[in-house]
Amino acid sequence: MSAPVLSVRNISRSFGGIRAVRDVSFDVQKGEILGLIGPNGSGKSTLFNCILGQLPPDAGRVEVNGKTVTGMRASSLNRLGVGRTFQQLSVFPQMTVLDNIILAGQEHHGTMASRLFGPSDAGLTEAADQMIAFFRLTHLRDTIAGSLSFGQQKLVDAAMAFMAGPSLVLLDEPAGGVNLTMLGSLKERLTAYNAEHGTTFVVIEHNMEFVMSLCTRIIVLAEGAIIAEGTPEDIRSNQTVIDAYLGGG
Ligand SMILES: Nc1ncnc2c1ncn2[C@@H]1O[C@H](COP(=O)(O)OP(=O)(O)OP(=O)(O)O)[C@@H](O)[C@H]1O
Repeated sequence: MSAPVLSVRNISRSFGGIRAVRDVSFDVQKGEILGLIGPNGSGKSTLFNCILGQLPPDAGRVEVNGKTVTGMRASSLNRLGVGRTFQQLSVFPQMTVLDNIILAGQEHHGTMASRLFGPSDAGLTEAADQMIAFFRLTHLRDTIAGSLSFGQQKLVDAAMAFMAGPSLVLLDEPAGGVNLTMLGSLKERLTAYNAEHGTTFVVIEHNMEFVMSLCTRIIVLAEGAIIAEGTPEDIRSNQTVIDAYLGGG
C-alpha cells in the first residue's frame, strides 16, 4: 500500500504553560476529505501551523507522501504538492479574478529566473481560464476581485490554491463568513474537484452542517488532544464529542 498523503506523528506544541497540541497522530489517505473540528481553543490552528511549517512543533514529525517535511517552509511544501487556503483571504483586491489566478499559477511555475526571462504566459491564461470555468466564475473573469462578495472571493481563493495541481490542500475555515447560497456552491465545487482530481483535503471548520456534509472522515480535538475520530454519522452521535462542545463553548 502506498504511503499516506499526510502523516502526522506525535505532534506536540506548547505556549508557555498552555499545551495547545498534545501528542497528536493521524494519517490521511489519498482522496480523503478529512475534517478537523473542535471547540474554540482546542488546538486546530496550532496543529495546522505545525503541519504547514509556520510553527515548529516541540515534538513529533510530519510526512507528506512518505517524505519528512517537519518545519519545511510554505514554498518548499508547495513544490511537494501541498496547497492551502486562508481564513483571511489571500486574493489581491485591486486585481481582476483572472490576474489573481494567473499570479497564483506563476508562483508555482519554475524559478524566479525562468519567470523573469522565460515566455511571459507559458499557458497560464488557458489554465487559469479552465480553473475559472471549473469554479463557475467565468462571468466574473475580468472583474476586480475586491468588488466580489466574500463567498465569491472564497471561490477565487480556492481556485488559486488549486493552480499548482496540489495532491494535498489544507483549507482553513472555508465556510467562514460565506452566505448560505455560496456555501452550497463552495461545497459542491470542492466535492467535484476532489472527485475529478483525487486531491486530498484537510479542512478546519466551525460550520458543522458544512463540515459534516463535505467530509468523509472527521477528527475531533479537545484541549489539544484527539478525543474522537470517525464518519460524520459516528461523530454526530458521539457523546464525548457532544460533551466537549457543551463544556468547551
Ligand atoms: N501564539 C500563541 N501564544 C500563546 N498561546 C497561544 C498561541 N496560539 C495559540 N495559543 C493557545 O493555544 C490554544 C490552542 O489555540 P488554537 O488557536 O490552536 O485553537 P483553535 O482550535 O484553532 O481555536 P479557534 O477555533 O478559536 O480558532 C489556546 O489555548 C490558545 O489560547
